[in-house]
Amino acid sequence: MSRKGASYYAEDDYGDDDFYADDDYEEYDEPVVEPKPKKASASKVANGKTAAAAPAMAAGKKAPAPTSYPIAPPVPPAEGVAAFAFDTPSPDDRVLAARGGGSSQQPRSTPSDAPGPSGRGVGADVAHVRHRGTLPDVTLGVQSLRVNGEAGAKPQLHLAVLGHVDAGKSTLMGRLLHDLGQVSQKVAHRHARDAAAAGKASFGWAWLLDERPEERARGITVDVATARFETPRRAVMLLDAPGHRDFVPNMIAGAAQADAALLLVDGSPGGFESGFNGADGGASAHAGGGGQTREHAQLARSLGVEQLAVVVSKLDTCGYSQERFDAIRAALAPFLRTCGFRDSQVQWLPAVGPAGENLWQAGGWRTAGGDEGGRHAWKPRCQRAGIGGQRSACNSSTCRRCSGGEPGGGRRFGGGARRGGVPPGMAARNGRAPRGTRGGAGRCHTHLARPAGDAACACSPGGRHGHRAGGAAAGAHRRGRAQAPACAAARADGRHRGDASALNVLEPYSECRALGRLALRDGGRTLAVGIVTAVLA
Ligand SMILES: Nc1nc2c(ncn2[C@@H]2O[C@H](COP(=O)(O)OP(=O)(O)OP(=O)(O)O)[C@@H](O)[C@H]2O)c(=O)[nH]1
Repeated sequence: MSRKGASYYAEDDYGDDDFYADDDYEEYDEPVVEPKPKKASASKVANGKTAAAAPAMAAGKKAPAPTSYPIAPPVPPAEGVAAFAFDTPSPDDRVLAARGGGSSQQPRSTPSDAPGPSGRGVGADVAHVRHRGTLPDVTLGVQSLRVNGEAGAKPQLHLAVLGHVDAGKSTLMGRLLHDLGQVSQKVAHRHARDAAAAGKASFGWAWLLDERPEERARGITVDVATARFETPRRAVMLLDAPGHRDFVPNMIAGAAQADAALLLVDGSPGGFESGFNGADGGASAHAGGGGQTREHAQLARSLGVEQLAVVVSKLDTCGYSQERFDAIRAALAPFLRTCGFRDSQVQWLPAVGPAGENLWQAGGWRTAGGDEGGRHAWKPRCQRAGIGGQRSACNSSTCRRCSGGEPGGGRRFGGGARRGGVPPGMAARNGRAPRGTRGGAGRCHTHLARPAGDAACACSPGGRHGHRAGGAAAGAHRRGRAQAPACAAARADGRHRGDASALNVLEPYSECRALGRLALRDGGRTLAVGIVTAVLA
C-alpha cells in the first residue's frame, strides 16, 4: 500500500469534517474556562428573609447582598455519646469491597466457573473461555463502554455472537441471560407478552436484546447489542451482532472487540444452506460471499478472533437429528479451516435457544461437541489493545510510529474509513490468517474515520473500481494511473497496490500487526482481506 503519491480518491470523498475518530477527541484540548465567581442573588437573599432584608422588602427595594455569612458553631455531642470520626469504611463501602470492585449488576444466580451440569453447554463453554490482558476502555460503535478499568477487577471477556440473519443469535442470548439470572422472570414475561401482542411471539427472547423499535418491528438486529454477566473469575461482555447483510459494518464493529465468538448456524432444514451459500445457493459466492455464515466467519478471523464455538441452533425443527448436526459440521469445518481457524480452537455445540436446551444443561449426544466440549478449553490469547492499551500493545509490536513517540497508535476498535477509503481490519493471506496474530482495525489519525467496515472500495487509478465483478482476494497487480484495473478471480490470491495516502492507518504487517491488516468491502460485500506487505514512500 502506498501512503504517498498520487491519490486517486476523489477529494470530496473526504470532505466530511464532522466525523472524528475517538482518538482525535482524546488529542483535543478543551479550553479551560475559569469559573466566574457567582454573585449573590438579591432575590435569593431576599427569600432568605434576613433581618437586613426585611425592611428593604417592606420598602419595595432590593436588599443589599451580604458579604459574609456566619457559620454556626458545631453542636457538641450529647453527654455520653462519642462523636463519630468517619474514619472507618461505611456500610456501603463494605458491601462494595465484598463484591470485589463494586459491580452493581450481580447475577442473581452466579454461574460456576466450572462447566455446567452437562459440562458442555454453551454457557459452560463461555465459562471456559480464558482471557488475560489489559482491560481497556472500549469503544463500540457509537457508544463508549468503560469496562474494568479498576485494579483488581475481573478479567473481561468480549464474546461476539455472529451468524446469518435469523440464525437465532438474539434468542439464544436472551434465553442465556435469563437462565443466568440477569433477566428476571417478570421482565422476560413482559417481553414475551409484548412480542405476542405485536404478532411476533417467537421473538420474545430476542426482544431482551433487540430493544430498538425498528429492530422489533422488522424482527432483526440492527446494531450490536451488549449485555454483561459475570462468572466468579471473569466478566463477560456479550456482543450480539446483527446478521443481516446490510449491517455487516455493525457486525465488524462488534467482532473487532471480541476475544472469542459464537457462530450461530441455523440447523433447520434449508437454514444452514441459505446462511452458508447465500440466497442464490452460492452461485455468486466470492471472497466472503455466500451467506453471512461465511462472511462473518471470515471477517471474525480477519479481525483476529481465534477462538470460536459454532452453535448449531434450531435442531428442534428436525427432531434433534444428529445426522443433521454432523452434516453441517462436515460442510462448515473445511471452510473454517480456510479462514484460518485451527481445529483445536473450534468447538461445536448444538443448542435450542427458545427452550434453553444445551445452555447450561444438556443430555444425550447433545452434550455439545461430544468429547471435545470439555477438552478444548479456550486458551489465553495475546493481549488485547484498546483505546486505553494502545501504546503498550503497539510498542510491543514494534510499531515504529509509536516507538517514535507519537501518541496513540495501535489498535483502534471500530475504526475505519469512509466510502472510498480503505477500512482497516485484519485479513488472511492465501485464505489463512497469519498465525498467532491478534488483529483488528487500525487507527485513523485523521478526521476520516468511519465505523469499521463502512463501505469502501478498492479504487483503481483514475477512480475506477478495481474489484467489482466477482470480488476477489487482493486482486490484480501493479497498475499505472491510466491502466484499467485488473480483476482477480474469486478466491484468488494476489497482490494489490493501492493508495492510502489519505489514511494514516496502515503499517507493514511485519512491523506492526495491528496496523498491518485490512479488509476491503464494497457494495455490501466483503471483497478481500489481506495484509500490508509494504508501505511505499
Ligand atoms: N424452532 C426454533 N426457533 C428458533 C430457535 N432459535 C431462534 N429461533 C427463532 O428464529 C427467529 C429469529 O431469531 P433471532 O434470535 O431474532 O435471530 P437472530 O440471529 O438474532 O436474527 P438477527 O439478529 O436479525 O440476525 C425467531 O422467530 C426465533 O424464535 C431455535 O433454536 N429453534
